[in-house]
Order: sequence, then C-alpha cells, then structure tokens
Amino acid sequence: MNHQRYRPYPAVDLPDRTWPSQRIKEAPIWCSVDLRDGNQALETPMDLEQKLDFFQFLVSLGFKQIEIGFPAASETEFAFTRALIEGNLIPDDVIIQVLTQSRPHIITRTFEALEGARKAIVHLYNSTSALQREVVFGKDKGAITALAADGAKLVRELAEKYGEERFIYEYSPESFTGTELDYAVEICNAVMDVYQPTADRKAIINLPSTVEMSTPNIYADQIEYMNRNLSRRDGLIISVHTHNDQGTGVAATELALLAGAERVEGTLFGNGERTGNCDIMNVAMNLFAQGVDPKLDFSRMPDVVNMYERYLGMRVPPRHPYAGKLVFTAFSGSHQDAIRKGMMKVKDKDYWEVPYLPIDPADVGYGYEPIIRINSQSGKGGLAYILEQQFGLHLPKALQQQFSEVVKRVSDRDHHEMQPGELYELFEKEYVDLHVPLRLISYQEASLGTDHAQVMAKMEFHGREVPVTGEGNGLMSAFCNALEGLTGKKVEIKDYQEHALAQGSRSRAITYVELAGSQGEIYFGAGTSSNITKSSIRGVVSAVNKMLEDR
Ligand SMILES: CC(=O)SCCNC(=O)CCNC(=O)[C@H](O)C(C)(C)COP(=O)(O)OP(=O)(O)OC[C@H]1O[C@@H](n2cnc3c(N)ncnc32)[C@H](O)[C@@H]1OP(=O)(O)O
Ligand SMILES: CC(C)C(=O)C(=O)O
Repeated sequence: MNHQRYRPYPAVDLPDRTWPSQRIKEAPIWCSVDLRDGNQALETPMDLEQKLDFFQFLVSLGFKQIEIGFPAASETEFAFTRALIEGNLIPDDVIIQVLTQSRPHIITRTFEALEGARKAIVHLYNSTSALQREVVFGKDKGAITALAADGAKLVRELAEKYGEERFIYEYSPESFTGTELDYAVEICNAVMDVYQPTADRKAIINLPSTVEMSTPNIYADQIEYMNRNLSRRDGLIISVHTHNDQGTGVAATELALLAGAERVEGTLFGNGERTGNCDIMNVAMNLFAQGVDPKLDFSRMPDVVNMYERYLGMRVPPRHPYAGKLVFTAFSGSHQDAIRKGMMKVKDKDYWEVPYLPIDPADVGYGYEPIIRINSQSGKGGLAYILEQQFGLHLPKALQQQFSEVVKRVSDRDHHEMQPGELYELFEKEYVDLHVPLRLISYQEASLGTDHAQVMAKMEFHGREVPVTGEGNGLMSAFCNALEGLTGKKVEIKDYQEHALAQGSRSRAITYVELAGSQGEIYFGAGTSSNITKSSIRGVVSAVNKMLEDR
C-alpha cells in the first residue's frame, strides 16, 4: 500500500469558527433522496409500481420534501413523475423535487414531466470541482459558471412559462467538497443572480460532499464558510447532502447542521452511490435520542427495514444504528447485568436512562425479548433477566451464580446461543423436582407441640421403597433429619425462598432450597407444587439429589 500516492485534504482557514459550540435544537428540513440518489445506485432501479409504493411509504414516515427522481433519465422516471401528478398522489403538505443537469434538452424534458404539478423543487446541478472541471468538462471556472448560469436562466424561463409560484429553485455545485471555497461562493452567487431569491421566496443552495474526502470537522468549516460568505443569505436555505466514503456521512451532516445548514438530503439506511448517502434515519434518531422532536416517524422500524429490504433488495446490517436486529441485544455478562438493573430502575424515572440502551427499543417498535441473549459470554444477570421476564422465575442470587456456570459450560461446549426455552429446560433439568435416586412418595406431618414436629414419609431410594421418620422444630427440619438417617448425609438448610409462579392455569409455587454441604459446598434444588409445603419438601428432595449426585 503506497500511501504516498494520496494527498492530504487541505484544512479550511477559519480560526474564528463557531460551529463547535453550537447545539442542534430542532429538526432540519428533511428531504428524502431515496427515489433519486438511492435509486440510481441500485443494481436494478425500482420500477414504476415500486416507486409509487415507496413514495407513499416515505410520506407515511413524515417526509415533506421528496426527490422523486431524474425525469429526463428514463421513461420510468418520467412516467413516475406524471403518475404522481396526474394521479393526484402528492399530499398537499408534500413537495416533490426533481433533478436535472444543466443541459437545455434535459431541463426542458424535466419541465414537461412537471406539467400540472402544484409545487415542485427543481434541482439543477453541475460539477464544480477542480478535478471535474479538468477531467469531465475540460472547461475553466468562467465556462463552468456560464454553464450553471445558463442552465438557471432556462430553468427560470420555463418556470415562468409554467407559473413561477409553483417552483422552488435548488442549485447544487456538485462535487462541492472538491471545489475551492471562493469559487463555490462565486458560482452559487452567479446562479442566485439568475434566480433572485428573497426572504419571502427562498431558494435552496445544496452543498454536497459528493465524495467524502475529509474529516467531518472540515466539512463543517466549509459549510460555515459558505454560510458567512454567500450573497442574499436571507433568501437562501442552506442544504447539505453528504456521502459516506470515509464512513462519516452522518457525522458530517450533524456538524454541518451546527455550522448553519438548515436542510438535510439523505436516504433511509444511507443507501446510495458507493458507500452510500447520509443515513437520514440515523440523523433523525440521533436527534430523538437527545430529546429533540425529529419530525419523522420511525416508531415502526421493523416495517421500515422490511420495506427497504423488499423494495431495494438491500440488507440492513444487524449492527446498523437503531434498526439492526442486534442493536438492542447484549450477549455479554456485564452489559446484561447493567441492563437488567437499569430496566428495573427506569420504571421509577420520568426519562429514559438504561446502561447500554441509549433509547427504549419500544420507541422504534422493537420488543424487549431480544435485549438479552445467552451464550458463553453471558453472566448471571442475563439469565436471571430471561428467567424473570419470560418465565416468572426469581432465582436467589447464589443460585443465579451457580446456574450461570452450568449455562456457560453448556453454551461453550456446544458453541451456540441458548434460546430462552432451552435455558428454562436446562434450569428444570438441573434443579426442579429432581427424583433420582431419591423420590418422595408421600408424607404425613404430626405436630408434637408448638415448636416440635414429626414427619413420616414414604421415600424411594435407589429404586427401593423405604419408610422414614424424623423430628425437628418444624416440618422442614423434621424432614431433613429423616433424610439424614436415610442417606447418611448431613442435610442442613442454609436458605430457602419461595414465590408463586405466574404461569399456568392453576396457581403454583416454587421453592428454592439451598443446602450446606459438610465441606462448605452448596447444593441447590427447587420444588414446585400447588401446595406451598409440598413445594418446599420437593425442593429439599431436589437439593439432596444434587448432593448425592456430587459424589
Ligand atoms: C452526483 C450525482 O449523483 S449527479 C446525478 C447523477 N445521476 C444520473 O446520472 C442518473 C441519470 N442520468 C442519466 O440517465 C443520463 O446520464 C442522462 C440522461 C442524464 C444523460 O445522458 P447522456 O447525455 O447520454 O450522457 P452522459 O450522462 O454520459 O453525459 C455526459 C455529458 O454530460 C455532461 N454533464 C454531466 N453532468 C452535467 C451537468 N450536471 N450539467 C451539464 N452537463 C453535464 C458531461 O460533461 C458530458 O458532456 P460531453 O458529452 O460533452 O462530454
Ligand atoms: C446532485 C448532487 C446533489 C448529488 O447527488 C451529489 O453531489 O451527491
């Protein structure tokens, strides 16, 4: 890799820049360019029907400005524009936008496509960078300015013919980020000399990073420079249109907003040429996550993903911000523990604040089930969360710890993620109502006074039926004493906890029993029954079986 073939991008001389201390306090004007810049980058551009459906979908998300295509590019593009206009399919509060090169026959065809439109943005562009002036056009700055101004003149002439009040003018010095800033100002001013925008009748200056070539701070400097130096500033809306060649299309847009941009062009999930456009959903959701109304509705993100994947044939990667299927999921133990604790606490707060979950998944239409998923990187907090949330089991902390080691072993050995159902089955298999080699057949309790009990039980031990008797200061201790006699093991209850099980038609209880082994080991077992005493007795039997198994 010979890096010396490449040159560093020049910095902008703007020592008194102000954008770093600004905040984005409100949503910009959004313009979706999915149907134009996104569409032109697809292996197979959308057909008419697809474009119609996608347009309506963009409207449903709240876009008020939508670049619907490049009408002079193809019959489909032209017919789509006509279908929207003739079919009266454009809501009153939505403005369509169309793109045209600065070439007479293309501009003329564009206006033909727009005939009858209630309102439309006519977006004129030509490339202005030093490289494109040299390589593509073979023209100097003066000739390129004339190309732009001539195009603008024809646009204005045709607009006047069709009714100027119906049109909003937009101009893009395409490849702006490769253009000398003073020249960018010059050419934009020349185009605006033609359009003569005013505060009452604004025009749009769109400053694209057609190819992203610098860090986003430099783009922000460029936008601030333009913001300060363009003539007729009151009559302009400064718009940005970033691409993602260096992976910072979203950041560049955000810093540009700090630097004075008022309008953002972008696409859903950043589909677009090469590495894509600015992901408009990402910028909007970043605002949302800062408490700013994004004025776009992504509350049904799974539908947005589905629409995008079906119509564009593209995939939303699982780690895509706000939308990927893994972005609200933690596999790792410490994240899971913090999320579980945060989810318990957030109920008492009037704002969202959960570690590792910058937004509430429910706000974008995702459920809570996949927040925590279990594999060999997971810890006790995660499995406790799943057993609590999905199965109503509230394991004592020490049992969580012990079960987590079991889960880790199984998941590491099988090298796979454990589904909630598998986790529950493993828990049942390991701890609940264990009856081998020791099984409770029946028991009877006799009270020998206020703090003295006797229990007589029929047990099966290694396949043989055996009657046992024990006494103690309560039923449980009497039963433990009876089992000590039978098994020859010390059966000492260290802790037990019980709770009702929400699941199932009949109300049942579960009891978790912790036995202390003679060498400091601990053995857990759990018993379930509709009778709370029985569930405790079964819990003891399960724990003794664990102790016997430990041999
Ligand atoms: C950064 C962007 O995304 S810009 C938008 C790009 N999108 C598209 O190009 C999609 C739609 N485009 C098309 O269908 C076709 O390119 C058309 C119909 C617009 C034009 O097609 P064609 O005339 O066959 O040729 P082509 O696109 O190759 O045009 C290149 C010519 O246009 C000139 N040109 C390119 N862009 C512009 C412009 N914005 N304004 C004026 N002239 C331009 C070139 O200098 C070149 O001129 P030359 O023939 O004298 O060398
Ligand atoms: C036409 C312009 C705005 C464009 O698509 C780009 O520069 O990327």
